[in-house]
Amino acid sequence: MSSTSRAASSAAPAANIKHTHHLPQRHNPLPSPWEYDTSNSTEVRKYTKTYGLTPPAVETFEKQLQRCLAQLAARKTPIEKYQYLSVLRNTNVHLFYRLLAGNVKDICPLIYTPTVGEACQRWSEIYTQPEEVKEPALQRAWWPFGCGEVVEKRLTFSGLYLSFEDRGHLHQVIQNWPHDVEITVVTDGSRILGLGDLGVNGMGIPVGKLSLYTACAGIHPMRTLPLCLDLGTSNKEFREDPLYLGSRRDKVTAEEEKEFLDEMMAALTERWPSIVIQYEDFKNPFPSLERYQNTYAMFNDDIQGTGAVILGGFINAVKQSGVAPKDQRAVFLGAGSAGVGVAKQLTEFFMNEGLSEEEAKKRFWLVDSQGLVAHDRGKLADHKLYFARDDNNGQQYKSLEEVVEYVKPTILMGLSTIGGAFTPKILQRMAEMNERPVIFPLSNPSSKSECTFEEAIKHTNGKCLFASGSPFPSLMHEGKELTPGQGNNVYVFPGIGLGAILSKSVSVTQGMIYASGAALSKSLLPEEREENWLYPDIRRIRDVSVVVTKGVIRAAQKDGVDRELALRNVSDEELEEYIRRRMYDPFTEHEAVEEEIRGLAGLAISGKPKEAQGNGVGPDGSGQLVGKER
Ligand SMILES: NC(=O)c1ccc[n+]([C@@H]2O[C@H](COP(=O)([O-])OP(=O)(O)OC[C@H]3O[C@@H](n4cnc5c(N)ncnc54)[C@H](O)[C@@H]3O)[C@@H](O)[C@H]2O)c1
Ligand SMILES: O=C(O)C[C@H](O)C(=O)O
Ligand SMILES: [Mg+2]
Repeated sequence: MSSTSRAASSAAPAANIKHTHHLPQRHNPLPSPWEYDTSNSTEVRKYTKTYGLTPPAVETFEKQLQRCLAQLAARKTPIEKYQYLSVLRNTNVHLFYRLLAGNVKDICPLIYTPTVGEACQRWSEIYTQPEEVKEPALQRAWWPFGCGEVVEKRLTFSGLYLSFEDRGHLHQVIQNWPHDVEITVVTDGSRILGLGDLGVNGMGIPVGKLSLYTACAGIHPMRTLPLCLDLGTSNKEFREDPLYLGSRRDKVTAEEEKEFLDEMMAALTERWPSIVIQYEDFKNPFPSLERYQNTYAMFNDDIQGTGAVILGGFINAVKQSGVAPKDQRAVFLGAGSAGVGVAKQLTEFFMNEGLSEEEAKKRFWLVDSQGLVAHDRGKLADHKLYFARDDNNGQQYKSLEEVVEYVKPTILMGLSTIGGAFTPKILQRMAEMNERPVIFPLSNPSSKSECTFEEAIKHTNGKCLFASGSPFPSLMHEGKELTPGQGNNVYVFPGIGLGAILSKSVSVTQGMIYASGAALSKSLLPEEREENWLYPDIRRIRDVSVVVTKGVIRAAQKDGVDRELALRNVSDEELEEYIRRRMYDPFTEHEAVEEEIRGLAGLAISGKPKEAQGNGVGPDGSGQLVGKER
C-alpha cells in the first residue's frame, strides 16, 4: 500500500482543536533509575525503600551538576570523559541529561563527533557490560506504570544487536528489547564517520545519535533504540582481534543484506507500528533508501539529514556571498552518500530559486578518488550518474587542484574522508577567485576534516564563509573573534525524527527533509545574523529543534502522510507550544515522578529544590537553554 493511501485510510474529518491541552498527550514512559538520585527527598526514599541506599544529603540539582562537572574535568582524555558520561547515562539518565542541557556545547564533542569516532575504534576494548539498574528495582511492586501495570523489566541496555545468523528469527530477538520504542537509529557499522568499516564497534554511533535525539529534541530516552547489525565486517584487523565482539565473517553480500533488511524492517514495524527508523553510516545506503522510503517511516541521515543541514547553512552562505544561485559553481570532493545527498538537496534549492533542473545540476562538479566524475571517464556507480559531467571535452581532471583551476568554483565542499585535502594552495586560490569563498570541510571526525578552521581563515585571509562537520574552536583574526559554523546533521535529524513521531507520519517525504533545512536556515537570531553566522548557536539546539520539528510536521501535512490529524488545524504558535510540551525535560520529568510517588504515599506535594533549573531547560518546560554567553 502506498504511503499516501495509508494516510488517507486513517483520515477522519479533522477536529478544529483550539487548545493544545486537548491534543494527544505523551504516554509517559517509565522513568529510569531516578530512585538512587541524591535529589530525592527523605520521605520518598523511605516510601520507595531506598532510604539508606544513597548518602544522607538531599541535594539540589545544582549541587549534583557541580560534582559531575568536577568529575568530568578530572578525566584527562576525551575517551575517559566519554566513558564517565556513558556510565552516568546508564546509571542516572535524568542527571546525565540535566548535565548535558546546560553544557551542550562542551559535552556534545565528548558524546558525539569527534570523540565517538575514537570510542567506536576502541569499542571492543572499552566495552564493559550491558548497563543495568540495580537488582532491587526489579522486585519492587509499588511502581505503577500506565494503567496500573507493574513493570518488571527495568534494565537499560546500551543497544540491541541483530546478527546475520539470527535471520529468520529477527522478530523474536526484537521481542527481547524491554521497552516501547518511538525511534531507532540503525547501522551495520560499515562506514563509521570517515573511519571505515568498524563492524559491531559501530554501535557507538546509534548510541550517540540517540543521546542527541533526547538532548536536542526531547525524545524520551526510554523510547529510543540503538540498533547495530552484525552483518560481518570487511575490517580484517577487527576480525583477527581476539577482543572483537562481532562475528568474524566477511561482510555479507548486497543481496544477503537486502533480504536481512527486509526482514528487519518488517519485524520492527510489526512490534512498534509507528516506529521511525533512521539509517546511519552504511557504506552503500542508496538501495535501502530507495526500497523503503515510501513504505516505512524511515530516512537516511547521511544522504538526507546531511543534505538538509547543508541546505540550511548554504541558504545563509549564498545570501552573504552575494553571488546569485545561477552563478554559483560548486566543487564537491567526495561523491558518496553524503556528497550526492548534499548536491541533490542544493539542486532543489537552486530550482526553487528559478533555475531549471538542468541548469541547477550543472552548478555541481563532483570529484571522487578517481578525479572529476564525468560520463566519458568509464563506468560509474549508479548514484554518481545524475551529476556526471558531459562538458569536459574528453579531458579527465584527476586532482582537486586541477578541478579547481578548471571550474573556478565559488564553493568547495568536502565529504571525502580525506583529512587535509583542502591544501593551503587550494584555499589561497579560492580566496583569489572569490570575494567570499564558501569553504565547507564536512568530513568527520576532526582528523578527517578536509581543513581546519584555522587553516581556512589563515589561507583565505579571513574571507571564507566556513562550516565544518566536526567542531573547531573560535579564533582571533585581525582583532576580531571568529566562530566557525558546524555543518553537522545534528541540527536537523532530531527535528526530522520528532516531527515524524508527533505527526505520526507513515513515511518521511522529501518535502519533510527539505523543510527541515529551510526551517534551520530561518532559526538564527538577529544577533547571530549580524555576526554572519551560518548556523545558530548549538547551545540553542532545543529551540532550533522546535522550529525544525514544526517545519517537518507542516510538510508532512502538506504531503498528506501525517496521521495525527488534530495537528492540522492548530496555529503555528499552538503547534510550537505543543511540540515543547511533548519534549522530555530531565528537570521536570524527575520532579513529576517524585510528585507522583508523594501522591501515592499520601505525602504533601512538592518540597523539591527548584533553584537549579536555570542550568538547562526552562522551569516552564520551555526547553529554553540558558548559556553563559552567546
Ligand atoms: N557533516 C555532516 O553532518 C556529515 C554527514 C554525513 C557524512 N559526513 C562525512 O562525510 C564523509 C563521507 O561520508 P559518505 O557517507 O559520503 O562516505 P562514502 O564512503 O559514501 O563516500 C566517500 C567519498 O569520498 C571519495 N574519496 C575517497 N578518497 C578520496 C580521495 N583521495 N580523493 C577524492 N575523493 C575521495 C570516495 O570516492 C567517495 O565518493 C565522512 O567522513 C562522513 O563522516 C559528514
Ligand atoms: O555523525 C556525524 O557527526 C555526522 C554524520 O552522520 C557522519 O556520518 O559523519
Ligand atoms: Mg553518519
